[in-house]
Amino acid sequence: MEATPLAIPDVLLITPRVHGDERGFFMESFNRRDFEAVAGVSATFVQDNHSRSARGVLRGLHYQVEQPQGKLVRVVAGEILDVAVDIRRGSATRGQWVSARLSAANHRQLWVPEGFAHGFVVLSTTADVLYKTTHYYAPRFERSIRWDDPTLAIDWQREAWCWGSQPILSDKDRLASDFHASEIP
Ligand SMILES: Cc1cn([C@H]2C[C@H](O)[C@@H](COP(=O)(O)OP(=O)(O)O[C@H]3O[C@@H](C)C(=O)[C@@H](O)[C@H]3O)O2)c(=O)[nH]c1=O
Repeated sequence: MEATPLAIPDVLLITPRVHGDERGFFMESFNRRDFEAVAGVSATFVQDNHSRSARGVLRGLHYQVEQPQGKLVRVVAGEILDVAVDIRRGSATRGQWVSARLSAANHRQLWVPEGFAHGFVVLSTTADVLYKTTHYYAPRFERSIRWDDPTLAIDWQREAWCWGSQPILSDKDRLASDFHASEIP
């Protein structure tokens, strides 16, 4: 595997080694020893999540104020634009974001550390997104920042998924707070 730091260097783009042959392919989607040695991340994952969404569905931006979740995100069907926003108090890159296209075809993964808000939009007809988390889901601690916060000004690459329409959001995400009004850990 390779681990490439993005513009916020604690966020890593992980490229696993894919062994292709006439049967298809094989890859280690997670190897704790390599993740520590190559990515330099010592994380204990406690929960695996799987969501399926249609094109134009946007989930996020989510974080937990207590029990923050580091997330290792990958896609097993379709393609997403995955986004991580630095919300760490005192961080030099607080309020900045990075993104990466993750797909079943490119096998890439995004490591989103604790202290980041996370979200994604679906670029393909549907996408199945799998992610491991370092803390359990705790709805009482969960918070949302609005996806289109003008301060964050995230480029959601709308040309790839929307024909002038708005993203498909949950009620919770439709009511999400501005970044500046958010309760940052
Ligand atoms: C996130 C989550 C949700 N749920 C339940 C709550 C609810 O009834 C249903 C759907 O939940 P949500 O609408 O919050 O799902 P979703 O909008 O997909 O939330 C996820 O978004 C991405 C971007 C993340 O980063 C995740 O951490 C998580 O916040 O699933 C769990 O049981 N466990 C979980 O870990």
